[in-house]
Amino acid sequence: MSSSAEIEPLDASYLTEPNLEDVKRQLGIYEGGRIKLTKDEDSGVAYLCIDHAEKKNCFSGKMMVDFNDAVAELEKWETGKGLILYSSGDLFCSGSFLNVVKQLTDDPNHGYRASCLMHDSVQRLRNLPLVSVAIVQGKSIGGGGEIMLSTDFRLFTQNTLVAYVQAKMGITTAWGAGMFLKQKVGHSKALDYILTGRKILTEEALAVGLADGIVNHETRLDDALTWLNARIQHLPTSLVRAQKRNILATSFLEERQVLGSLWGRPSHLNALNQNYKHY
Ligand SMILES: CC[C@@H](C(=O)O)C(=O)SCCNC(=O)CCNC(=O)[C@H](O)C(C)(C)COP(=O)(O)OP(=O)(O)OC[C@H]1O[C@@H](n2cnc3c(N)ncnc32)[C@H](O)[C@@H]1OP(=O)(O)O
Repeated sequence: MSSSAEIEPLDASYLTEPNLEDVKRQLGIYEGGRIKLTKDEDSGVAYLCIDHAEKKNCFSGKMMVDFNDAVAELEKWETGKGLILYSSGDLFCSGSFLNVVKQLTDDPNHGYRASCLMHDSVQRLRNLPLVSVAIVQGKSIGGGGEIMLSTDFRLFTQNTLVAYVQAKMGITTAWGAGMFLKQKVGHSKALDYILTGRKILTEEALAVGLADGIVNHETRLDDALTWLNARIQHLPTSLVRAQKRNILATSFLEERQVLGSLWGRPSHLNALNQNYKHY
């Protein structure tokens, strides 16, 4: 029996940690929609598009696989400094493709395996040495509200509505919001959002830090690029990537290792020679 201070461990013995390549083979057969990745070498900004507008950008199994592959490709992109995650149509993402979910309810391991793959994707996206921003237009429902938390920043349109409906669906979050939402808005507000599934509109999202800015729906990609470039365009790629690595650091050791990678390098020496009077 655990002490009262510890959380009672869940009996999850029937759930087994899968091989992700096996999961990809299993989920890849469930077609529908597309994940599109383009990388602009001139600007150093990549564009990752959730494209299943006809079904409100819900994630089919194949899209989960392609999303993971796109993140893996971005991990290898050594000349990149920014990432814009966006979606086609009038709505960001409506979570899982329920037509697929309904085919996978006979074994809890199916949900567990899909969650393993999406956890791998959102954690690795968060850890990319790129400054990432999600454009959240229209509605972001269930898993959509989770994917948008994997980027560093979020830009909403005026009419954005986020709702964590997982509890209403008889489950919990499964694509990272249990941790990411708590980190973003705090324990109490995250629990309130998840228990109630209530609408979070743009004004509230800005107030609680779930949104970092506003874009116009029609010009959302240009607006997002302008917003992102205001933060990365003035710095060399190596310095942008170092700042992201540093903010991800979980120890002072990591911070001084990143510092050491820049100390005495051209950007450092050039700045010292400017004898700046900053403000
Ligand atoms: C991480 C947990 C994860 C899980 O594992 O399940 C979850 O995401 S839980 C949440 C799952 N998602 C939902 O429950 C969303 C259900 N859909 C809606 O609430 C609404 O469709 C909407 C997203 C609010 C949009 O409403 P609206 O703009 O009115 O569009 P329609 O309802 O007419 O939808 C158009 C079209 O798209 C289909 N659709 C929408 N979402 C999904 C989805 N998640 N899965 C499958 N299909 C979806 C909808 O059925 C319509 O199809 P047609 O009737 O064939 O045109």
